[in-house]
Amino acid sequence: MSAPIAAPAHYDAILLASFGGPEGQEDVIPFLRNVTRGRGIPDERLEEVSHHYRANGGISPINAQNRALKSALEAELASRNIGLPVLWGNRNWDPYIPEVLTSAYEAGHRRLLMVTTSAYSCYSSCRQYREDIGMALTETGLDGKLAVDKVRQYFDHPGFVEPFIEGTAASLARVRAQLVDAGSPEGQIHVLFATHSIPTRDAHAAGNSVNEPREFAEGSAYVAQHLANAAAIMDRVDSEQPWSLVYQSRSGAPHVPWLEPDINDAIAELADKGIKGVVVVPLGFVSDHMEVLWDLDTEAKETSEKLGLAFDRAPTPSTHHKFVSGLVDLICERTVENHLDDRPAMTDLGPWFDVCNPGCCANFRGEKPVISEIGSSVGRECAPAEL
Ligand SMILES: CC1=C(CCC(=O)O)c2cc3nc(cc4[nH]c(cc5[nH]c(cc1n2)c(C)c5CCC(=O)O)c(CCC(=O)O)c4C)C(CCC(=O)O)=C3C
Ligand SMILES: [Fe+2]
Repeated sequence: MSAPIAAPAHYDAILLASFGGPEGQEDVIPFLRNVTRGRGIPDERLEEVSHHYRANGGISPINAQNRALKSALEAELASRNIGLPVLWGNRNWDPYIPEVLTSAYEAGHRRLLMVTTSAYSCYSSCRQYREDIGMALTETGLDGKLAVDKVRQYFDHPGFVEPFIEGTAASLARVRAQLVDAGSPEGQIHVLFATHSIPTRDAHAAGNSVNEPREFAEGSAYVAQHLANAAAIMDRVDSEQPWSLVYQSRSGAPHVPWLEPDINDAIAELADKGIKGVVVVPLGFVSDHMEVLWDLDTEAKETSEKLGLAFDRAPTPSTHHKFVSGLVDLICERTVENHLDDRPAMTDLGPWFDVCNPGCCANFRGEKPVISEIGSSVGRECAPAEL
C-alpha cells in the first residue's frame, strides 16, 4: 500500500476537531440523536447511555478537556513562535464544525490544518471526521474557498505513546503496592489495554484501500495498531509482564459482530485463572471522557472489586506536555514554516499516511463528500488568501 506524504503547505489556522458532548441535562437526548443519526443504534442502548450522562449532571467531561487542550496547544505554539490560531469544532455538539468553518472563512482564514482527538484508523476516528468536514464545506458553499487538510493518524507518535508508557509504569506500581498492602505480594498482575469496540466489518475496512486491500495478520489495521502500540509500551515498561488487548463500549444490535473480548468478560476470566490484580490502560482514548469514566472507572472497576482483584486505571494523554508538544510536531510536519522533516513512529506500522487511500475506513452507509483522500477534490482548492 502506498503511504502518501503531503507536501508541506502554508496554513493560517489549526482546527482542533473533536467529538463534542452535552453540557447539561437538556442537551443529553439531542446530543445522543446527533451521534447516532443513521447509525442503527437501538433505542435501548441510547436509554442506557443517557444514564451515564444523567448521573454526571448531563455533562460530558469532553468539552472541558478540549478547552484545556486548546489552551495547551496555543501555549505550545506561542512558545515555539508559531503564529497559528487554534479553532475548536465538534462533530456532535456546539461549537459545531459547519459554524466554525463559516466563521473561520469570515475571519479571513483560507487554509486550515485539522488535528483530531482520535489517534487510530477506523470509520469513527478517521473517515467520519473527514466526511463531516467534507459535508460542512459542501453544505456551507465553502468548498473551493476554504481548504482543510488533516494531520496523520498519530497512534504510534511518541507524543501519544510516551504518556502511556509513564502512566502504565505508574499504574503497575500502584497495583503492586495494593497487593502488598493486601498481604499478597506474590499475586500476579495482568495489564489490560482497553479500546473502543467497533463492528468487525468497520475494523476490516480501517486504514485500508478499496483498490489495494491489505491483509493484516491481526485481522485489521485497527487491531494491529493497538496491538503494536501495546507491545511498544510493554517493551519499555516490563517485557515480562503479561498483557492483552480488550474492548469496551459496544453498542449496535446484538446480532452484528463487534470486536471482542469485552473488558468485563476478560476480567472475569483472569479472576478464574487466579490473577490478583489488573492495570487498565485506556489505550484507545485521548482524554478521560465518558467512556473512560463510565465503562472503565465505574463498570470495569466494579467487576474487578466484585471478583476481589486489585484495580488501577492508567491516565490518558490529555494535556500531558509530551502529547501537546507531539501534536505541535505533527502540525510542523505539514507546514512550510517551522517544518519538521522527521516523522517519528514507535511501531513498524507507522508513520501513518497524511492523505488516505480511496475508500479508506469505508462508510458502508453511503458515500459522502470527504477530505484528505486521494481522488477526492473536496477541501483541496482554495482562492489565494486575501491578505
Ligand atoms: C472508535 C471510537 C471512539 C474512539 C475514537 C475517538 O475518540 O473518536 C469513540 C469515541 C467516543 N464516543 C463517544 C460517545 C458515543 N459514541 C457512541 C457510539 C459509537 N462510538 C463508536 C466508536 C468510537 N467512539 C461506534 C462504532 C459507535 C456506534 C455508532 C456508530 O457507528 O457511529 C455513542 C452512542 C451511544 C452508544 O452507542 O454508546 C456515544 C454517546 C465519545 C464522547 C464521550 C463523552 O461524551 O465524554 C467519544 C470521545
Ligand atoms: Fe482513514
